[in-house]
Amino acid sequence: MDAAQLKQLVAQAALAHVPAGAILGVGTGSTVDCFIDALADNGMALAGTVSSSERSTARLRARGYTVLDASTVERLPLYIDGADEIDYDGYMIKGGGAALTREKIVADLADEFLCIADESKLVTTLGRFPLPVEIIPMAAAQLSRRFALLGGRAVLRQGVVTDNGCQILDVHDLAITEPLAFETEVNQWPGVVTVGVFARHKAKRCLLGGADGVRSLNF
Ligand SMILES: O=C[C@H](O)[C@H](O)[C@H](O)COP(=O)(O)O
Repeated sequence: MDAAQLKQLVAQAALAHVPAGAILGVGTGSTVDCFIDALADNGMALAGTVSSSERSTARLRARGYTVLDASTVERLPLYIDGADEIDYDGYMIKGGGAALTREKIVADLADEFLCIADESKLVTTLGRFPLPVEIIPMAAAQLSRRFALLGGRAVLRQGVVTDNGCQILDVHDLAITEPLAFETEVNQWPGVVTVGVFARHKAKRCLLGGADGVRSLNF
């Protein structure tokens, strides 16, 4: 099975976890695109959705789903999203699609985070995937120096402006052995909007697609 087929597989498996008639938190990315299509193709009715990006909003609306403003919703039973990496504790790196800030905001509204991914995303230690950090542009050089002190090599993602009008630094060569402490520390650096480590908003469960089908990891 190739990567596209694995995405279809986990997207399909996620349907069984969607509470009937709920307002659902919806993430961003190619796996979530498959999930949105699977929802619609299977005629799944929702009271509404809260979306984590302009990209997902457009796709949800095109498939007939109502997208609510996050500020009008107090809680969501479930948030479904992909990841760039996930470890055996449910901690993740996210933001490969530059949507990390809104993803963390919507995840924060939700009782549970369900991660959908293919098994290549499962890692022992976070950091092989360059860590996305959404930043205020004037802090780019300053923050790059801070990451260098941690052994990281920060590269400004060229030609990308986030949905929030900010920029992304991709930080290479990190080994994030303590995701909670790392997230807390980097979040405090002036100029950081959001760090792409999801430790405080980790997954409760992950549906992982592989050659043998979908396995469910609970954290
Ligand atoms: O900003 C993008 C998100 O964090 C995505 O959820 C992540 O990059 C995974 O995307 P994909 O499903 O395309 O691998």
